[in-house]
Amino acid sequence: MQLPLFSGTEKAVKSPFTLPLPEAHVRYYPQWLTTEQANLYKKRLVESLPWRQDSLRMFGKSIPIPRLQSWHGDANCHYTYSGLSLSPAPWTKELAAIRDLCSAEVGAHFNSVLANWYRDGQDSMSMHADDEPELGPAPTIASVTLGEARPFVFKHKETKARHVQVLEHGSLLVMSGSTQHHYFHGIAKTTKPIGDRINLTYRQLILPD
Ligand SMILES: O=C(O)CCC(=O)C(=O)O
Ligand SMILES: [Fe+2]
Repeated sequence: MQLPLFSGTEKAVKSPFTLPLPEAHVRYYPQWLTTEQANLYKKRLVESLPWRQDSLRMFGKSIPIPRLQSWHGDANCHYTYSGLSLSPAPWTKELAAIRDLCSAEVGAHFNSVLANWYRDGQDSMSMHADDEPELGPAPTIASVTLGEARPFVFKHKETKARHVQVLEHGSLLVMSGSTQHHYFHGIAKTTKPIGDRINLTYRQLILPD
């Protein structure tokens, strides 16, 4: 007879694991938050962040990005990517609480966070690397998912090898070391009728004194 793995009162916690990505360091923590915690944080973030749909200038045109965003951090954390210049909104209670949980888990400091709200399957993030100079050569990025599970695609910049990890409600994904140097990542669109998802990527900007 097999022994039960968990008694009725214990929480069935799935173990974290490292993704099989050569030349990268990526760790996935399923059920990092409990379902109840993740539900509550998602609801509060939807209601409280100053969500906006920014536009990028491409080929002389202004193209709205396919998701809502909100950039938060310490007062000096100005961030520029794809020609978009973001001034930080202050830390909210929920963003700071999750930041502190990430710091304790990862043993790294985070002075900023990009919140993305994918309203449905038509919202997406194109393949990119978080390799802006202000992140430094080997950034540690902690990515928390709240809501609908979406496939997160990695693509090696040279070999073009792909790997997919579905990011589930309440999960944490930590990318570090040379991950951004060697890989692109993104969230594809889907025609499936799916729910909304919030993703928080905590970062440490290296700022001039
Ligand atoms: O939504 C995600 O999981 C990815 C977000 C991301 O790559 C980013 O904010 O740079
Ligand atoms: Fe990214």
